[in-house]
Amino acid sequence: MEDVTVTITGGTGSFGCTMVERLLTQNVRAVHVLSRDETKQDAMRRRFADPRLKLFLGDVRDLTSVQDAVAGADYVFHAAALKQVPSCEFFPHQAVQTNIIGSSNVIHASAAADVRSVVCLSTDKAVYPVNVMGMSKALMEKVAQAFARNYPRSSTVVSMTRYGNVMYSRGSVIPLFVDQLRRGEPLTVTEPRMTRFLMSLQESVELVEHAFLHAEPGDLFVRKGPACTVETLARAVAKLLGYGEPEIRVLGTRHGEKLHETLLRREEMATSIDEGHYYRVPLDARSLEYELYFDRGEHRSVEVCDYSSDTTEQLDLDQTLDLLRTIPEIASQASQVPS
Ligand SMILES: O=c1ccn([C@@H]2O[C@H](COP(=O)(O)OP(=O)(O)O[C@H]3O[C@H](CO)[C@H](O)[C@H](O)[C@H]3O)[C@@H](O)[C@H]2O)c(=O)[nH]1
Repeated sequence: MEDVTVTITGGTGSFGCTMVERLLTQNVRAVHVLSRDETKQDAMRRRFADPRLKLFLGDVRDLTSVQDAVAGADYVFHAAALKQVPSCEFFPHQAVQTNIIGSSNVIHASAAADVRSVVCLSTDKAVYPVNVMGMSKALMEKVAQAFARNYPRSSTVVSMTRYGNVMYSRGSVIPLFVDQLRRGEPLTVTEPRMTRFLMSLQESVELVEHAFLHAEPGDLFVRKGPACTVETLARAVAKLLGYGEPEIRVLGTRHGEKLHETLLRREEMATSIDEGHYYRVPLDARSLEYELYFDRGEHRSVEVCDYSSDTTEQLDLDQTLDLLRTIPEIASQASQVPS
């Protein structure tokens, strides 16, 4: 990261802030943050107080603001997205604008600016998508892959990462459980058997770093990780914070939710490369010839399973407790609990 400029779209979110902090501790030339929220930008400016941090007010939907933010960048991390399942469900056109067209703007503006590498952040909800958020992220992936396929001579490497649930991210279930415990309310569990991959914010940042260090055009990366049921998660949070056995109120599966999430589907698993903590799925680089899609089959994919939150390593209560202890926000609260 010596003397490079990095642009982060959606850079005032949880991922962006963690990434900015990490980059500013290195010898980067500049970090460009593109985001819509001037209040969060102001908070970020005060927090880091570093002249290398340049804040760009704008929107990925607006090509000019993207062009300004990627000018002079060596790397682009594309984290800007509409991520909430219900809001995308109610306003699909907005998800199309930000997650698909906005992503296309970021990729094409970066290529025009000779950026070396663009990493687009996606989610497990893009696999077998059942809601607009997942569907629009799946199309973002297709846009990124199409760029790699259609511009083989481009000097810009476009790759993708898919995340599972990031523990303690804003608006997610763990901070909700913490609030409910503090207020003396029962923990609302949607479906006790529902499973989710668990990932720390730190690991999500490392996944993006792995992608830009190792990506070939069109590669998709996921981090291997464990999962647990939401019931186990609820019990673990309560135990860690000294609340013992919590009262649980079962809500039922919410609209647009899946019982289990999939990080890689079997066809992707069949072509994936095991890179230790990560799987890398190379681009299906067939050219735009219809015969290649219709007349040639793939035999390996029936032999393997999806990489899903119910087929990966399942954590029990004690293992979930140990994992939660590694999350700084929870560890600091747990340390105040008398033993
Ligand atoms: O009151 C609640 C709320 C949620 N859950 C459950 O807890 C799990 C996690 O829920 P979150 O709301 O924390 O996360 P989601 O899986 O709904 O989605 C989140 O993780 C995704 C990745 O899979 C995306 O990053 C998305 O933006 C982000 O909201 C789910 O099984 C959900 O059903 C409960 O049991 N009770």
